Amino acid sequence: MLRGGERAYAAGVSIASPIVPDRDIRLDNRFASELPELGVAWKAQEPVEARLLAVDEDVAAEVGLDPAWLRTGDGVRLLLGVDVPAGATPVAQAYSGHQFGRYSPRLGDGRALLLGELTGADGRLLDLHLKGSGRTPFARGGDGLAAVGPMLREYVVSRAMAALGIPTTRALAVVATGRAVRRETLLPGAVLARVAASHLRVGSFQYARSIDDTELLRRLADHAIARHHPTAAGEAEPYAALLRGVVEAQASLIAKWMLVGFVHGVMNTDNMTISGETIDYGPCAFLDVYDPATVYSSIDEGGRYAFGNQPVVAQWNLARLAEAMLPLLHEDEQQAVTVAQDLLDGFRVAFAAAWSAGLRAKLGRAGDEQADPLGDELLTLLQTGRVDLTSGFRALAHAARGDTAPARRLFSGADGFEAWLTRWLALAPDADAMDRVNPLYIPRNHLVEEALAAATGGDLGPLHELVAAVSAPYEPRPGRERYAAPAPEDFGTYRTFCGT
Ligand SMILES: Nc1ncnc2c1ncn2[C@@H]1O[C@H](COP(=O)(O)OP(=O)(O)OP(=O)(O)O)[C@@H](O)[C@H]1O
Ligand SMILES: [Mg+2]
Repeated sequence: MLRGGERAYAAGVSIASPIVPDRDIRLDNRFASELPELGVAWKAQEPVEARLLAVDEDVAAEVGLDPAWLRTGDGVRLLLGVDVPAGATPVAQAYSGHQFGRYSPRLGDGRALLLGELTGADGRLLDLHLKGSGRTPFARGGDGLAAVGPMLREYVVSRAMAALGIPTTRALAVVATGRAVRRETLLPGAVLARVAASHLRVGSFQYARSIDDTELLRRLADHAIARHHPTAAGEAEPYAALLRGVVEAQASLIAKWMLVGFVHGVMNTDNMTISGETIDYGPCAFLDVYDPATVYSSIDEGGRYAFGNQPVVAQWNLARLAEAMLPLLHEDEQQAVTVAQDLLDGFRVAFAAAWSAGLRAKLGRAGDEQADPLGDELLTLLQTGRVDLTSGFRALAHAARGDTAPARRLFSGADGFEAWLTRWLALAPDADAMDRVNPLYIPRNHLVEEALAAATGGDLGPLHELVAAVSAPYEPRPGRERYAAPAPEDFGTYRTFCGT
């Protein structure tokens, strides 16, 4: 049962509206009770004047929350974390992290809270977590807040990722707080409510290791096994099996990112999950022109997190996880290192398999090894011809149906495309299958910026239009042509900022 009065903060809900009676919402505290060393009990900050900006009704349904109730005053107070069900124990989670290669022993939720765990439709526990809910003991110099624009960026991009079939933490809702947030200028503040398989990060293991408590490390690993890799529990070496599970989940995830041109932008070890879900949509963006050297984040000066580096960085991060887990892998450190090295080598193999399978499917030749050289050559053509990745694959499906004009136009700057096209068409690619895996609508950078700028100014129309387009990414819809088009020339070089 939720505490709190019948305050009606939600947009469109007046005080006089009938409020759906309190629900029996159950928030478990599995993390807080099993791993008390990794959480500090904390409370979310009261809003100045709350206004619900967006709710993902699919996510709400997945965790058994009634979207209509979430829009009521009591629902919004749950989404802000200011009223939680009796028995819930919100905590700020502790974690460490390598940020741009430099180790910070104590990061943690500086502006976030784990409210507790909900139960998903399939019986799995899912975290309900907030971002922007005020300073915590981990805030260091930060203000504990988040601005409307970046929280809505997470909302729209994570939603697009889910629609693309890419494992991701999910945005349940964004609530404006009525509080001004100082970044370069004053911006409206917001809280993001997020649902995820968990918020265990590589950095969580680094933290447990850094305080040199092997018993805690083991409890953390057991918690991770129970929630994410339950089959590991039955294996002879459960912790090695856990590490293998994480390596495989991340290899599959990064391949999926690469296949749609997603650039995460801040792949620090605190932004990599144990579940294999994408987390932290800070400076992320999507490629338009295909170029592995692409970097969008303004603070990534060395290009560490460039598009093409993502698999290497993922493996580097997993090596940090393996280091943290060494005491669990073998009592003899040298032997533990050998076990870890073996498992880490599995990344390359798993990534290559996931990537080739995905690229074959994108080429309309699922399962066909013969398509592999054509896939490699196509990447070169995309790059030399400066072709928009997303439009490129959709144009190829047209070509597979007999209309080669759009592909010829797009690849006009790529020497060798004609010969490539002839060879590929000779394999009789399946155009319909291509259209089921190659999205037409992605959250293109210029559209995201346009929607966030409008929302920051109070107009949510463009955001909802964009969400509608990217939520059904494969099916062409009349009237949505601009959502399928690359950025206009005058949009210029795109830069994203970490000042979230
Ligand atoms: N405004 C802020 N106030 C306090 N701490 C902050 C603030 N912004 C970021 N931090 C902290 O800095 C670290 C790195 O932030 P980062 O942007 O990677 O994560 P985040 O966006 O806050 O959250 P998440 O990774 O959960 O999506 C985290 O420990 C985060 O809590
Ligand atoms: Mg983060």
